Amino acid sequence: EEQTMNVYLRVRPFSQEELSENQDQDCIVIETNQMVTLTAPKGSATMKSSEKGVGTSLHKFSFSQIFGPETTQAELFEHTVKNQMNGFLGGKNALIFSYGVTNAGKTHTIQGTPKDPGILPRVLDATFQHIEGRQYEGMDLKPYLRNDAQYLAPDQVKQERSAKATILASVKEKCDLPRPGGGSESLSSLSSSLSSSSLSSEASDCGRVSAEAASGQFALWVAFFEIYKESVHDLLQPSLCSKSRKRASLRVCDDGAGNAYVKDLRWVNIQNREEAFKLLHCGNKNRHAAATKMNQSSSRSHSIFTMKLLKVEDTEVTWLSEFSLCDLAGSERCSRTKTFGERLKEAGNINSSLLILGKCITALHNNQTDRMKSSYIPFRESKLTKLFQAFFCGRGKASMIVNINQCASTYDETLHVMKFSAVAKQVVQVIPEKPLEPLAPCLVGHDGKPVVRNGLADSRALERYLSEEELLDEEEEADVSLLPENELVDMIESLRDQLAAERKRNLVQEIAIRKEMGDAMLQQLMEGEERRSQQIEELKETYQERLESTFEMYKDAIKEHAYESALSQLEDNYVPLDEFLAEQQTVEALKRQVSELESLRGASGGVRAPPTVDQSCQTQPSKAAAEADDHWARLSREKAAIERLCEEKQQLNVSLERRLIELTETLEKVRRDFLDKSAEVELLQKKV
Ligand SMILES: Nc1ncnc2c1ncn2[C@@H]1O[C@H](COP(=O)(O)OP(=O)(O)OP(=O)(O)O)[C@@H](O)[C@H]1O
Repeated sequence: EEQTMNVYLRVRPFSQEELSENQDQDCIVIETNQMVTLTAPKGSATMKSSEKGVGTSLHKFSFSQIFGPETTQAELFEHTVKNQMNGFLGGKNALIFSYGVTNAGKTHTIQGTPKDPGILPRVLDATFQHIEGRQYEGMDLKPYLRNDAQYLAPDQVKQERSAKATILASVKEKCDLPRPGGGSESLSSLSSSLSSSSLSSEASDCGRVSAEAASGQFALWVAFFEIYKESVHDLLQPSLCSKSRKRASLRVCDDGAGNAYVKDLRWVNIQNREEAFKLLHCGNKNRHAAATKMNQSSSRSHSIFTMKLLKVEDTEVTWLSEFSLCDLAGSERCSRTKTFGERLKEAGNINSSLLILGKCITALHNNQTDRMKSSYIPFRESKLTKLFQAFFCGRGKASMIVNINQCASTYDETLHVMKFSAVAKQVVQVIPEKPLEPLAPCLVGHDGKPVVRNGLADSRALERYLSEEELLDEEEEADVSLLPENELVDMIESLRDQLAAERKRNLVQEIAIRKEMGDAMLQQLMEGEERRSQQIEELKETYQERLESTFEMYKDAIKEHAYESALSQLEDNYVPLDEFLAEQQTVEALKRQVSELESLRGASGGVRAPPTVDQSCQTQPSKAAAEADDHWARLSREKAAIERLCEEKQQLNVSLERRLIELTETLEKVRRDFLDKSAEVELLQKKV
């Protein structure tokens, strides 16, 4: 079965408010049930661009089917989902996702209201209608990984029951079961017609399915989760409503066969409509509670409700089908939401996962139009596309419902949505006629070991597709707990060896690094030491110089002092030079006279006493002798005075010399003190 992806357009009616705001400007005109024309309103960016000659203000788009504002929920269900519903009840996988800007009617389409139920409650209702009376009541067969089923041990069943009871008990409000809306058709009558038509269509498609459908039992399990800022959160956790607890983020893992699944997601077995709607209500409540707690609108996350139907025959699961309904976040761009900070990040995340969805669809389309080309499809770049990948790769049928409003103010965004859907519409889906091997579930025991595949024990196949390499290939996303025990042991051993080798390598590296660091530190220390001793030397030199200059200063001061005191003493005893020379000549003359007289006395025999006054007055020669005696006496007096002067000078000299010695000693003492001090300084510097 090869066909393009079904892309439906639903145009929602104007609200009273929008009409009063003059939003109705005939922007969207439904030409036929497959063709729509968009005309850019005045003031829109598209119109401005077209006025500048860039692009056009008129766009035409075709869809698988277009549903106008008057379309009822029942009509939409009838013409969009019914086919896939048949497939789901017959063992095929199906995905329906709604796409559009905020306030375009996505949630209304998927969930609707209790009075006017959307696709999801209708699918649930139709499913129960179909399996009524054939429900497998034991809860011991549960979906496992993406496409497999698992036997549960009695204590595991007990846990499942109590978990379910807790969730259901958390929904205190009475849930209004969806009732038929404006259409004349009731949900029950619709689903009964659907199930009979599904059976008849299956019968016409494939007799085997019909025969299978008639016998056996069904177990229905559901999960409800959301993707917000690339984090997956379970919406069926009763604790979510409590304000204090932080929401756990779940991992999207690979089951080893290329199928992504949400690890640790809660799957709840439901037995009737009431339980189903209670779960839906609980999930919605959790979604709103989380959104309020984070101060954001729930339309900022992608919510996914998934049902898994297990066909049970003689306690064996013969097939398993999946039906996912995804209410995507609003596709508006940052420029429109004008968000900043956290909001900008949030908007970026929403847009990035939608952008990746767009890229995947474009790449798929490109690869299909040009078979020679094989461009990379970035399914694994976002959690949303990872989970959707299986549907685009032939493991189920995907349909998109594009929701738009007709408001002139959101025209540019609406045009963007339409362009995206135009590409999506061209994507060809190849659904193999026979279910692919992974669609036939592999039944594993509660210990995770495969028990039955297509009725045969097939442990090798499981081991093969869960091989270590494949799991490790998925980087951190692989779920190692899926490996068989012996492989786990081997893996642990090899990891242990790797760890030991790694540790060894790390140790060697650490030693090398430590050595390198030690050398560098030593080098630094040595350089520092060198710098310090250089500084000390310089300091020493400076002190030495200062000391010497102080010493010189003292010496000069002392010299000056000595000179000054000598000068003052000299001044005291100053005799002018002329006087001194005259005096000296006199002394010389007198000395000469003395020696003449002495020679005279020697000649007159013996030593004579100095002449008396009487004797001098006796004769002329004696008068001369008396004069000579006077002269002699005067000379002797002068001589004595000179000798005294000389003696005084001598004493002055001695005292000066003594003073000099004293000063020298003082200087020596000062020098010694200085040396002591500098030694102390040096010691202190060394200590420093
Ligand atoms: N087909 C419809 N008929 C009548 N009312 C509709 C229809 N579609 C949407 N509405 C109304 O329009 C409003 C916005 O719809 P809805 O909440 O479904 O938008 P949305 O695209 O899911 O927005 P968000 O992305 O914010 O969740 C709601 O009040 C809803 O009841």
